[in-house]
Amino acid sequence: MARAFLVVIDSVGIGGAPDAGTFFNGDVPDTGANTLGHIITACAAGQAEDGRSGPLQVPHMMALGLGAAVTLASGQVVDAPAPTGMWGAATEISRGKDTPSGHWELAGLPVPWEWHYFPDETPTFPDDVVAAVCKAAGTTGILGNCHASGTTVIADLGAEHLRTGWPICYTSADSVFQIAAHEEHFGLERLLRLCADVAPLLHQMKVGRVIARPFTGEVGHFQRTGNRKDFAILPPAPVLTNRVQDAGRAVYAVGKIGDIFSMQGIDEVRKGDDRALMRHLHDLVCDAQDGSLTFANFVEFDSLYGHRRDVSGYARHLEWFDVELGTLLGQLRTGDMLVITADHGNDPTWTGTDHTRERVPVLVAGIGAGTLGQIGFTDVAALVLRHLGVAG
Ligand SMILES: O=P(O)(O)O[C@H]1O[C@H](CO)[C@@H](O)[C@H]1O
Ligand SMILES: [Mn+2]
Ligand SMILES: [Mn+2]
Repeated sequence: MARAFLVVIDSVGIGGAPDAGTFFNGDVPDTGANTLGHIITACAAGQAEDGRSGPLQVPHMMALGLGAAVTLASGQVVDAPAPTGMWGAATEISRGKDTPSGHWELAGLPVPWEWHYFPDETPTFPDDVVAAVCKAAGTTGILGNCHASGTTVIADLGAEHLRTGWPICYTSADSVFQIAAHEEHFGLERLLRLCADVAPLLHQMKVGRVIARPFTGEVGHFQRTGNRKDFAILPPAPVLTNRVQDAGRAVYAVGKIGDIFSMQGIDEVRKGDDRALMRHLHDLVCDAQDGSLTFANFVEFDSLYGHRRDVSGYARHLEWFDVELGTLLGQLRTGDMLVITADHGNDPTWTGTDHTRERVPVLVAGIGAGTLGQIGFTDVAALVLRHLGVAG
């Protein structure tokens, strides 16, 4: 029985989004941003030599049609062999260039609302949100109340947090409300309960996620722990995972897919860093049930290299992924389909530190060679459902 593996390489855009001019990094529109195209150019020019060298080597993705997809999406000519997979370039219609928007739309559900973003001013949160946090936390105030990087904000405010017991609340360019607190002094369970308590109010405002950001350690040496927990708004309609599960099939989530879909339609979650996730994916290619869907997200392209505008690091991660992909492709069974796609761009050569609005590649192994052409994100869900023989 057919199985499907849907793999999102987070932020690996290929340029050319028709509405890129309406998305910004600071004051600069995203017009012309091209995550993969610009990495290819930088590598060929010898400008991505940290821990790697020379032209970008991703032969397995190129064989599936990645070069052709870049050209189709953005016009950038890429030297690549004739594709042996199905390939295309997908355009997003949701009005956010964020992870939930991209994944929901890939799963068949364009986001039907505008997310709420907090203004980049201090204080950034409205009084009713602050009051709700204080009430739920049992404190007389909050710290932060600003846009911040999570590691910086705990270094700056962690000592005051220990002294006052007040939670540190901050946001970013994403539609998020994040609460950092010390695992021992404030209490991990208390932080998780606080996030769960205030999440309904934030979700009502169309803030996509409330995120618990626990940390530990002494003043000057604070460290975030692995106990981060996302309280995400529920998808407002059934998505790919629901449809597959409702058809009696197993649905495996690898990485942050469980958080992104608030566990809707998901049977089993496997987590870890990208290397651990790749081991999970290898295991699932070997063991996933007949008729199942495995939905994976590899986040480190985005979190470690895109936001940090680290071109060499991004290229290294692409090259690592491509080597692993070669092994995965060799392990696929007859009847398996493996799709590689992305959720938005995060061009490491671009200004700022935020995502970039781009088209994304859709590369498919296991169903022959040819072009899908210019498609929409929701066509990815349709492709998977069709392969599994599940009604959309
Ligand atoms: O700086 P930290 O806390 O890692 O926050 C990052 O993590 C958030 C959620 O992934 C993003 O919105 C970004 O702000
Ligand atoms: Mn993402
Ligand atoms: Mn990101």
